[in-house]
Amino acid sequence: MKIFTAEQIRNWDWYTIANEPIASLQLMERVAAACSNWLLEQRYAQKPLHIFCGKGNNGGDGLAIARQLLTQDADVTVYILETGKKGTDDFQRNLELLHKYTSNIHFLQSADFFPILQLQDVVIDALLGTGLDRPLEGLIAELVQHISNSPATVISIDVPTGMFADKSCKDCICMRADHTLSFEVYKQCFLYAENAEYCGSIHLLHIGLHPAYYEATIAAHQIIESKTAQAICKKRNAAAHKGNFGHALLFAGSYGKTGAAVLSSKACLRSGVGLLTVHTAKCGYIPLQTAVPEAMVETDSNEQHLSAASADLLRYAAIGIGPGIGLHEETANVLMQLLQQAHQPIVLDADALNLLSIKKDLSALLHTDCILTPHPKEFERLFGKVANDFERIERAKEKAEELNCVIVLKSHHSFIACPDGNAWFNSTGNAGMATAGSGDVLTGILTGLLAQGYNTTEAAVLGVYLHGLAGDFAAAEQSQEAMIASDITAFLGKAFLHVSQTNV
Ligand SMILES: NC(=O)C1=CN([C@@H]2O[C@H](COP(=O)(O)OP(=O)(O)OC[C@H]3O[C@@H](n4cnc5c(N)ncnc54)[C@H](O)[C@@H]3O)[C@@H](O)[C@H]2O)[C@@H](O)CC1
Ligand SMILES: Nc1ncnc2c1ncn2[C@@H]1O[C@H](COP(=O)(O)OP(=O)(O)O)[C@@H](O)[C@H]1O
Ligand SMILES: [K+]
Repeated sequence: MKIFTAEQIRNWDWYTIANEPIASLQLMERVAAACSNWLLEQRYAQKPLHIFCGKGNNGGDGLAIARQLLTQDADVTVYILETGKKGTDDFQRNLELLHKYTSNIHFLQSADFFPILQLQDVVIDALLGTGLDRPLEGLIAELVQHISNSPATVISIDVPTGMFADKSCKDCICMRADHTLSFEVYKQCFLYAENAEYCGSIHLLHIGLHPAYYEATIAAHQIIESKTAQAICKKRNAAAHKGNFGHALLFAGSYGKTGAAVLSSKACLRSGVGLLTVHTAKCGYIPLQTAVPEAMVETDSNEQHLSAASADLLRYAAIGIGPGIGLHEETANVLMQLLQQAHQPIVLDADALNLLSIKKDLSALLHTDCILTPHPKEFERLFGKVANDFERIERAKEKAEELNCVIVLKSHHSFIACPDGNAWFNSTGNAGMATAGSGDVLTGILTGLLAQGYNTTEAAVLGVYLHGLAGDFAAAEQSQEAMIASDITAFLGKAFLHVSQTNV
């Protein structure tokens, strides 16, 4: 699914108004109906509703919702933040209409008139939407804080008031919503970890915007959905043999971190690879052979860390390096040799990325078939500090282009930046995956997919989606608290079944 900017969404409204055609007021009525239906279905309309409106079209939505729910006998109180200015045409028209249904409309001119909100109350936040053009201050900022600090359930219309659709609102005042009802497509602001506590659960409601605009409009970012992954996932030939699914090589583990090698190896095997060889420190031989009998193990000459690259790299279809390898100088040489000699796709994770950030000149050896999978801290070590999540995404896109490789920025909604400018946010995954070793599992999956012939973009998009989906299945079974990284691998099978359903 495409992610649109606030400007693109505005243009989509206008395109629909001109080409459906439909009057702007009628489109607002449709928006309000989608929200009212959701509130009725979720039984929020049975509770005392406090609808806070600004004087723009977001406020117009709020007024129309108020009127529609009054016809359903809801208990509705409307508050309009008085700015002294006239509202938009659609706001004014909806206010005239609302006066025919209720007199329970209050104009807020100072904080003295803010209502006391209780636990059972439901607030509809229709103060400001995508028209936000500056950070909140003054009375509106006070009102947003008053509502956010109350025990009431807060449901924001389109965006939580104070949140910019396309830029950071870090350190600004913003409504803390329990739910955000938005329309048709995700806005970029919903996908950043720094905004997650303000958005609550996001619900995309269908309001019948014109499909031709969606088709014709180029979006800078997309969201990976089930059908995106389904389109990539290849069906297995019934007569296939293991030679068809590639031979992967993982450089993983060192003394005290053989577990990372075990986690990435198991995930690599569960991703469908034909053969797997793990190159690890000598001390890892017995634990690996015992824990992962399906893998072949090639031991390094050093007891505790990696000191030499594999003798014959040509045998392998794809290589993964990083989980638990440590930062020894000799291990840095292994990474250098590998980048110099290997022409097959390579996944670089964890300490391979940390070594890359220590020895910056190694970056010149990266090539189009490399995938880098930093978490935000590794990203900062590699590419420097950023002020907020929006800046990090922009830096990731710049670096993917500059280094000519795929960057998977791991986070709440992991972000994939490709050298050709394509970029995706992931839609799967949960906070239960914030547990040691989850990243090692992803390295194994990506290496396994590359070995099977998926290109770097396909492997990143499919692998990140499957990893998150397996994490979601694991959390459903085990709880977010109790799940551990190996549970993600255990549920990879269920994730594959889900993704390949339409391919069978
Ligand atoms: N026909 C349409 O145009 C539709 C509009 N829709 C709704 O309209 C919204 C956008 O409406 P608008 O463009 O009128 O924008 P808003 O309703 O977000 O309000 C914009 C107004 O707020 C002022 N403002 C901006 N930042 C402020 C701040 N920090 N403090 C105080 N005032 C501030 C602006 O100067 C402007 O007057 C969407 O979010 C959506 O909810 C939907 O109903 C879909 C259809
Ligand atoms: N809150 C979250 N929501 C979704 N995914 C998450 C969340 N926290 C972590 N993850 C995922 O879990 C993985 C963690 O990777 P990483 O930080 O490298 O872990 P480790 O170093 O322990 O292996 C990433 O793929 C990340 O996207
Ligand atoms: K709002």
